Amino acid sequence: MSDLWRRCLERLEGELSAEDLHTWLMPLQARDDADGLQLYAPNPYTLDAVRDRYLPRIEAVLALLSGHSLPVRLEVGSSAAVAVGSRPVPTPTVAKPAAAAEAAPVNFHHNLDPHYTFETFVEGKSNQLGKAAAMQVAQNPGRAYNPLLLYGGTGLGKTHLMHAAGNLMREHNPNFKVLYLRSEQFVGSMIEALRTKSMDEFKRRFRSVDALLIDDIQFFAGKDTTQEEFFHTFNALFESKQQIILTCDRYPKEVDKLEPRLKSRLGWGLSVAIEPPDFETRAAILLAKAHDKGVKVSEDVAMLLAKRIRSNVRDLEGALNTLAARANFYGRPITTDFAEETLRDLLATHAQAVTVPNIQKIVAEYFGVRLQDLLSKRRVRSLARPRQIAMALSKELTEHSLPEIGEAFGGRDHTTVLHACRTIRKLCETDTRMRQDWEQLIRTLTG
Ligand SMILES: Nc1ncnc2c1ncn2[C@@H]1O[C@H](COP(=O)(O)OP(=O)(O)OP(=O)(O)O)[C@@H](O)[C@H]1O
Repeated sequence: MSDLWRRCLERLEGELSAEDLHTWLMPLQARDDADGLQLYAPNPYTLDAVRDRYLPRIEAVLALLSGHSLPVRLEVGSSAAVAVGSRPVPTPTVAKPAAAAEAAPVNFHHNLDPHYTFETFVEGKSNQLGKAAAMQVAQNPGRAYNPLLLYGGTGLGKTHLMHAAGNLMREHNPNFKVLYLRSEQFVGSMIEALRTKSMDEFKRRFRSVDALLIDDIQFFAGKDTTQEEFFHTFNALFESKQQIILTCDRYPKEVDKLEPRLKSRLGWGLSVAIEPPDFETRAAILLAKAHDKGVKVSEDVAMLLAKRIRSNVRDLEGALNTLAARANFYGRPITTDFAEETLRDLLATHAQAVTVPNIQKIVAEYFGVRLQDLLSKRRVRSLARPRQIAMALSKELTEHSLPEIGEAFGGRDHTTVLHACRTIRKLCETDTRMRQDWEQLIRTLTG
């Protein structure tokens, strides 16, 4: 590393949070020469963030350290590529995390699901960021974001993305040692190692991989010895730039009984939320899954299922499997009538929870307002916004028409409901807080 850059980082250490430093500045590689300092970012996201948030500060510190102003150039690539005389490479290569390789068992069997790839993953607004981050990590393990943490509700594709990253790492480098485990398996292995007094072997096994993927780390909650051991494993991997990818069913800071120091480590890399897919993405996923399974499903059927099953992708896939099996058994084509008839009970269960009164009740509770106020004519902002959200949710989650929804909200005109839907949709696009509220409410209502 350039000495100047190292000193610059040391200086910034006192000014920036550890999280910011580890996420944005540590992954940069630096090279200084007579023309100034060249910084290489592992990917365009990092480059943008560094340029927008930290560049002026970096320039100021460099001026301070070198005694004169020093031009800083930023680009995506790696200083290694420059050192051997070529241009910086925008598409990163899979680096081989050094220390680990020698200690690895000779016959390493990876345990990734080959079907979970980026190609079979349907992208939508809800998972775009997660997919991009997983791809970055796969293309540049140990350097892009470490750890990468994907969090969100059940059945939304976190495991799929994790395997996809592992598969891509191995596609780039077949010798890359990727170990995938559910967190219970980590706990089980550790208990077994303690029982058989083979903790050294346990430590070696986990520390000798190039990438460690652990699913559903919320199960570590309350398991102190496991957390302790995982903490050390984490540190060892992190130090030698081996990639760590984790998933959790919620934002880890919200997991009770997870040690604060572990939570803080998890924040060093990048945490990305995987949200429930919207209607279009649900329909696209269904069509893609049907295609993969060789099942003929029309767009009408896909839209019917996508409209009615909102909980998660796993449920959607379950419905498709049931439909395919029945159609095969009866030798009938999958029409919308056939789907309605076959999945009547299942669709009814999904429809049941989401009624307008239910939406009104949940929204009132969520915003801490009284139900009768929500339905009243009062126009104060503290009531108007929750009311608009409840109306928009009613349109989104039920089959009721605008006039019917207006009627259910104290006899309002259908244009008021339409206005509410448009306002909320726009706000969701521009206001993060609003989008979080909206998605949280959908999760509560459909989960
Ligand atoms: N965007 C997507 N495109 C294609 N398939 C998807 C997508 N999202 C989810 N799936 C599929 O849905 C199923 C459930 O996904 P997955 O197991 O990855 O969920 P998860 O978020 O890890 O859930 P859990 O927390 O319960 O483990 C898988 O078969 C996966 O392939």
